[in-house]
Amino acid sequence: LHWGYDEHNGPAHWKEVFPVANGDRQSPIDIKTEETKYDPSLRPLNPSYDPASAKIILNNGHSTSVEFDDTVNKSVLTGGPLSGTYRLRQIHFHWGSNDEAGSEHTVDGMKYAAELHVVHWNAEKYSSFVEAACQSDGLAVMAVFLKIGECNPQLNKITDRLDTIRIKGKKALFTNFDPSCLLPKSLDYWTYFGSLTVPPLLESVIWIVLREPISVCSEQLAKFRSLLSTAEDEVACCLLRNFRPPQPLRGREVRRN
Ligand SMILES: NS(=O)(=O)c1ccc(Cc2ccc([N+](=O)[O-])cc2)cc1
Ligand SMILES: [Zn+2]
Repeated sequence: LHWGYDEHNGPAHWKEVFPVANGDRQSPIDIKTEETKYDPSLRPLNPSYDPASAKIILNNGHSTSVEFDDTVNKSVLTGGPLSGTYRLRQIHFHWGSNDEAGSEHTVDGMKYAAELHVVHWNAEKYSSFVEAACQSDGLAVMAVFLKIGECNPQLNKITDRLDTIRIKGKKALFTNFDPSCLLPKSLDYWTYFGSLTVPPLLESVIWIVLREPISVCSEQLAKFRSLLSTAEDEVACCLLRNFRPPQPLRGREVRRN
């Protein structure tokens, strides 16, 4: 089975190859706002990114990502629920086949049109991203909801390049980009302990979900959907959707600042 988002290889099948799919700290989750708990010990988020860290934009067949130079502490996230410094690794998106669904996390059952993930790893404690991805405090992912509405000029920096990486495996130079331009005004957040939302679904992510969405318009989403999940030598298939539905909370607490 090569995992994907179709009927035959989608989220319902992932447990056949990755049994942790039924684990007790899986992501995403539905955030029931009334059940979140205010935690006065939570500090403000402090993203500090250097635009020179951006390197390439990539279509890996499951999403499109911008990859950053994470060999030094140039672009980092500190504060919030985090102890120590987490180094920026990549950003990527999740979307649906129509504007009514696409986010991975939901809020009181409400789905947004898409979701941005800003992925960081604990470079203070671990010596590589892959090592960190196997540790319970190894990764920190900041999630930003994309709400359907006005076109987002900052997002055009990414959507205008997607036609050059339509085929799975394609990459292109992409530098001088600070992902802070995709963050909302408020950095208020919910936080909980979870997992990668794609295989291998490792339970190593401290999730930081921003409460304020950014905007996206239908034309911009259509460009994400025109990416191919197939490589050059395969029958072309569009990556129409790539979100995992919410998973059981299993008694976890969701805190807010
Ligand atoms: N959607 S998400 O949970 O934010 C997410 C974050 C990072 C990644 C990339 C990735 C992270 C780790 C591994 N690994 O250890 O095998 C493979 C791929 C994949 C997915
Ligand atoms: Zn993701």
